[in-house]
Order: sequence, then structure tokens, then C-alpha cells
Amino acid sequence: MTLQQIEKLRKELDLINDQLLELLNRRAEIVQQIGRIKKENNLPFYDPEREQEMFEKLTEKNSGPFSDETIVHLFKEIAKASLKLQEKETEEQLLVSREMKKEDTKIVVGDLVIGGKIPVMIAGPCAVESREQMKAVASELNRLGVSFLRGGAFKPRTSPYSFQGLGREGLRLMREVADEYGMKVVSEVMSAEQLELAEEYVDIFQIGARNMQNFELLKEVGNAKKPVLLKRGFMATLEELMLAAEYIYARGNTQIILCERGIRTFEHWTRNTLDLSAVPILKLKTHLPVIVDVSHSTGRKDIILPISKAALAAGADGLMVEVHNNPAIARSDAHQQLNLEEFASLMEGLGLIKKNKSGC
Ligand SMILES: C=C(O[C@@H]1C=C(C(=O)O)C=C[C@H]1O)C(=O)O
Repeated sequence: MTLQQIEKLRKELDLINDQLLELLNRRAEIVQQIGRIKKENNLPFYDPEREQEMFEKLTEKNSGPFSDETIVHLFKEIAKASLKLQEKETEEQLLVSREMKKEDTKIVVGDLVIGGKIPVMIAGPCAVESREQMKAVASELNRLGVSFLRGGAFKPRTSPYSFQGLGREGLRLMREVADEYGMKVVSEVMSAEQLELAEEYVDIFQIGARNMQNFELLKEVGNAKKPVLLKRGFMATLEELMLAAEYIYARGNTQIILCERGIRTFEHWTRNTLDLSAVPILKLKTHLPVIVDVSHSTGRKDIILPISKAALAAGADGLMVEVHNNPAIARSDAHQQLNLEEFASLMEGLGLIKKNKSGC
């Protein structure tokens, strides 16, 4: 008898559940409509005052048995989920999102491709220091089949007294050496002026972690005609990285490579904490190629092989590695730059030598 009673009451609950479900989804549709209007008018999705007003109205009407606190709690959850719905719609509308473009974006640099079948290696010293240094590094990279030469001419240093880079002279040097070996140049720019200056010398502009949210610079590089390697800020969420990429894409420059380079955590045995989940997540959420900077993320050489393997296993389209012909006397990041032998054994360990040689 008791069981039958429960059964009957549960049937009643099932009916109410159906009604609640229908009402919740009807509510969600209205929330979406409000979201679209807000977006068109550049209004924030979250409106705490409206929510507060709504909770007050509800508690006034509430006659129990649920307490006012419980009612507010439940409706807060509904409002939270509603807000997510409004935000998700916008996220799906981002030009860099997978929803907007199903197929992978391939970055074509001359006869090379980033985001194709073969992972690329972008290597070179932290900073351009001299012709001898660049030549020593580039010739070894070339021997190993690496086609992308990196090197900083404008260095964003934490201390204003640290080596700031050779500027235009550094870019000129790197271009000359790269041309000698048929390599492509990747170098960081930190301002609109530097961008203009670098245009003549580089093949890929790098936007460093510290400038990921320098929106004016993002807009400038969005107008440029060359690919952009955008690094994740060390305090930035993946959503923020995506939005930063959107700044560039929305301006018309669709050639963007995202770069995970580690984030700041409490861990101090690595320079930053490499967030490898960023790779598959970004590949799911965006159509842009994703590479991993294994030097800045870890800040140490002894784990570079397993970390590089892990990055590629996670789906990275390439790696960025710091290599110096004589790291001991490097003017920056001395401890994390590989020497030429170490780099050769990394390439060997990753099985990349042949692949990079046969062209990307
Ligand atoms: C639907 C709106 O957007 C958000 C969601 C709300 C809700 O689910 O009731 C309330 C306020 C906003 O934070 C709105 O502004 O009315």
C-alpha cells in the first residue's frame, strides 16, 4: 500500500518535473533573447541589480515550505546558468571559434605550413646578440632541418637594467643569417613603432605573454599582413587568450598561431607551470594552430624531452625552444637555453629531424 502511494506521488512529481523542464527552457529562450539585445547594445550580460530585484520579488511571494534562502539559492543557480547561456552564444560567435570555422586554420609561410600534418620546430636564442652567435645557431638548426629561426631584438625584460636587445640591428642581423640558410624569422614586437620597423625583417610577428592584453598592439598587428604568434599571458585564462586572438582576427589578420608558455602558480621548481590541457582545449575551442614554448614554461633543460613529447602527444602543432651556441655567456635566459648538442639530441629524441627536413 505504502509503495503504491509513493508510486502515485512520484508520478505526480514526474509531471511537475516535465512542467518545470518546459518552463526552464522557455525561460532560457527568453534569457537568450535578452542576451542578444544586450550584445547588440554593448551592455553587460550580468545584471546583479535585476537579479536582486527578482530574488526580492520571489521571497515576498514565497509561502514555503522552502525557506527564502533556499528559494534564493535555487534561483541564483538558474540565473547563473542563464548567464552562461548568454556568454556561450557570444563565445560561439567568435571568429576564432571552432563553431565559426570547422576546419583547422593552416598558416602558410612561403613553402612552410604551421598547423599542417607535421609539427614544426621554432628555435633560436632568447636574444639576438651577434652575427657569430646567430650564424652558429642557424647553421646547426638548418642542418637539423629546422626552418623557423627565433630571436629577440626587442626584449621585454623585468628589470629596466637587463639587456634590452639590439633593436633594428638585431633584426637586420637575424634576417641576413636566416636568408643565408633559407629560414623564416620569428621575432617579438612590443609596440606599433616596433611593428612597423620589424615588418621589413620578420616573417612572423610574436606578441609576448606580457603584451597578450595590450589591446592597441593587438589591433595594430591585426592590420598587419604577416602571421602572428600570440603567446598566452602568464596570468591569462584560455578564454582571455581566445579573446585576445579575436582582436587580431577581427581586424582582418586571420593568420594567428596560439602559444601556451606556462602560467604563474605557487610551484617554483619550474619557471612557470606548463598548462598542457590548454593544447587540446584550444584545439577544441578554436580553429587556430597551437604551439608550446617548452623553454619559458619550464625554465629548465633537464625535462625538455619528456615535456616536448607530452606537448606533441597533446596535439600541439609545434614547439618553440631556446637554443644558444654558448648558453653560459647568453645575455638573457642563460640557464634555460639548450646548447647545440642538447638541441640536436632533443630533435633526435622527438624523431623530428627527418620530418622537418622533408619540409613541413
Ligand atoms: C536575463 C537577464 O540576464 C542575466 C540573467 C538573469 C536571469 O536569469 O534572470 C538576470 C539578470 C542577468 O544577470 C536579464 O538581464 O534580465
